[in-house]
This record gives sequence, C-alpha cells and structure tokens, in this order.
Amino acid sequence: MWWLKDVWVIDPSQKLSAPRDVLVKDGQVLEISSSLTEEGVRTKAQGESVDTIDGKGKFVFPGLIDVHTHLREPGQEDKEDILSGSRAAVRGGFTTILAMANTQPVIDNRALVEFVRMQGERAGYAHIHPIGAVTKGMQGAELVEMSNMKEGGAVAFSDDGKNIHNAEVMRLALEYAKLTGLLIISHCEDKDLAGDGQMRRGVASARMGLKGIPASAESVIVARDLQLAEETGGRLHLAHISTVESVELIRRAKERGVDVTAEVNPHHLIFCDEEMGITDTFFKVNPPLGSRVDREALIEGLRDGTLDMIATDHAPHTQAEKTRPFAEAPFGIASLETALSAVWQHLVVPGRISMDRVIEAWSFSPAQRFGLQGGSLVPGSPADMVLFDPEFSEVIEPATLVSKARNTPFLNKTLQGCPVMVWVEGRLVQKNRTVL
Ligand SMILES: NC(=O)N[C@@H](CC(=O)O)C(=O)O
Ligand SMILES: [Zn+2]
Ligand SMILES: [Zn+2]
Repeated sequence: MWWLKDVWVIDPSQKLSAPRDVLVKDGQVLEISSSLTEEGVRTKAQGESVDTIDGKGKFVFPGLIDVHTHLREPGQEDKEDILSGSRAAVRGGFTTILAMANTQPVIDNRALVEFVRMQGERAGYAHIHPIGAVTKGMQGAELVEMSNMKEGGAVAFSDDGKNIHNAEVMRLALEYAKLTGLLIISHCEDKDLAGDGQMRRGVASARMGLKGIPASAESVIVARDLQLAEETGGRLHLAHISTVESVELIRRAKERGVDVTAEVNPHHLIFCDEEMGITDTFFKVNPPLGSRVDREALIEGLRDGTLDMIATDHAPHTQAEKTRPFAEAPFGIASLETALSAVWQHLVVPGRISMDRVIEAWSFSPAQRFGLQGGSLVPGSPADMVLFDPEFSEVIEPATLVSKARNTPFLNKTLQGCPVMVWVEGRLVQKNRTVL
C-alpha cells in the first residue's frame, strides 16, 4: 500500500485542489483524506506493508492522457516503437496514450488495431489505445470498416499526418462514425495552400528565405469540418490547433452547439515563428509554429475552454533525418518526456495558466471526451497517478531520454518541474526520472 502524506492533490473530476493524504491499495485509490493517523492507515493496510512518501511541496494528480502520439510501430521502428514510446510516456507523466494510425502499414483494419493494442499490453507501461485510420491506406478515398475496428480496440479514427482532402469523404466519415459513437480526429491542412511550405508564412519566413504556409491552410479546413460536423451531427475532434482564426471559428461553433472538441500542442503554446533560426529543424513541425498573436489566442482559448485539451503530437524522427537542411527535414517534435515540464516552466510558473486547468485539459477532459479509463482520483478508480516535484530540475540530455528520438527544442536545456513518481494501476513504473 502507498501512503502519500501532505501532498497537494489536483483532481478536477472532484473539483479538488488542496493538500491531502492519498492512500493507494490493490491498484486503486483507496482514500483521499486530511485526517489519517499512523494507526488508522495500518488498520486499512490489513497486514500489507505501507510505503510512505512525504508529499510536502509536491503535487499529485491523475496520470496524463495524451490523445495524440506517434509511436511509429509498425514500420518505422528506427524512429520509435511501442515499447520505447510507452516508456517515454511514463517518464513524462502519461499513463494513457493514443497512438496515431500513420504507421507503415497504416492502421486501417482490425488485425492491425489488435496488433498495436497487444504490443501496448506487452510493453506494460502506459495504457496504449490505437487510433484507426479513417480511409484505407490514408488515401482519402475509401472508408475503413469502423465498427470492426472499434471491436478490435480502436478508440477514434484519424488520417492524421494528412488532411482528408475530399469533403464528401469527410462528411461520410462523420456520418458513419456516429454508428460507432467514436470521434473523427481531423488534421486540418489544405494541401494546396500549404504547398511545399516549411514554416508559417510571415515576416519570419521571409527573413529566413523559407517557403511559407499561410494560416488559412489550417482555418479553411477547420471551417469546413465544423460545418460538416454541424450538418451531420457527427462527433469531431480537431488536432493541433495553431491559429487565432481557428480558435475563433471553434468558439463560435461551440456557441451554436456543434459537437466538437479541440486540442493544442505545448510547442504552439510556448514558441512562435520569430524564435526560429534556419538551423533549427527541431522547431520544424506541422502545423508550423505561428505568430505571437496566435500564441496568445491559443493560451486564451485553453483558458476559456474553447480548446478543450492539451496533447503532445509526439512525432519522433531520427537524428539523420532531422539534421538535414531545413527544407529536407521531416515535420515533427518529440515531446512525451519534456511536454509537462515545459508547460509547467513556460506557462504555469509565469502565471499564464493554472496547473488545475493543465491537469483538467490533459487528463480529465481527454478521458471524458474519448470515453477512457483514468482522469480521476475518486476512490475506487485505478491508481494511474503522478507525483510532480516543482523543485526537481533536469538537463534534457540525449543519454537520459528513453524515447528513441532526440528531436526536441529542449535538447541540452534545463527544465525545472518534473514528474518524479508515476503509477499505472498502482504499480510504480517511474521513480526519480528512471523508468522501472
Ligand atoms: N506533427 C508533425 O509535424 N508530424 C506528424 C504528423 C502530424 O501530426 O500531422 C508525424 O507523423 O510526424
Ligand atoms: Zn497532424
Ligand atoms: Zn500528429
């Protein structure tokens, strides 16, 4: 049994943010209380040994749930695989992650869904749930067999990595997904507007002499998909929202009652295009980093709930690929191990957003919207749980990362504020930044 003493508990599911004691037994949260005694705890332990942790100055919260990660298995295991990705997850404070379908082959049938799920179970760290593709081979034409894939364990559908270009295919996808009750996750990017752009079009792209991607490449598809969701009554989730125009469109759609949620990635909340240099391929990501104005709008959108969730869009790539010239390097930032610390240091500490809202957006809301276990420490729930130490600092070094990827803008930088203990169903899987 675990006894976390005098720890600051953040549990948005119970609207709780206060110092308490937490008891964990048999893989579950047994009790959250402010009046535990040695003797009382020993009685509750029923003969089991008690591991006591001094939680003073630390936070405990439900394990983060990341609805957007790329684990690259099957097919690109040099970038990441399900085992390395799930180890990276628990190192970063995530106890559940959703794996995108843009692997090789694409996860577009039940057998492949079951393969990903099984590999996740075999790895035995974070809970791994497969996201199935929307169209066969992510070719944007023929819909997958959604019900079948749901039976195999798919928890949502997405062609992420690619936009669904054909609006009628997107409309049908929203219509058919209703029968499964699952979400369609949209990667909003008009491929003609994006062209072969490398970063957001603006003053910074002009200065760097790189081809730009206009903000409209995202927002025109956001507008399209919101209208299609409204028309069909389908359930829509928008991935990696990055522009002020998109935030405004989502805000208005929600006012009309459209069944939509949206996520924002830490890198879009923290960085902007002006901060990039021509050698910084680690900042090269899709959608590209926006302007300062976008960044402010995203923070405001997250605060007021227009943006429901934070998600990493962990996109691992090899060093060989990421050290190519800017225009040849692939898009993507690997972030499972740094995301929570980065959000803490760059947004919570300066007072831009509260830790309570961060945990709600990264744990409770994903569980609710995707219908997943977790996101709550209500007694009886599985002890998927994180102990976070605001004083613990770490230099992000290649040798200490357990992900196969090193494509992070935080490489060789110090991040302060880290998850220092992580439990999955009451089993300790990470301690003092070491995955057990
Ligand atoms: N975000 C990225 O820059 N890259 C993602 C694809 C995606 O999320 O669209 C990848 O798979 O590498
Ligand atoms: Zn995407
Ligand atoms: Zn993605």
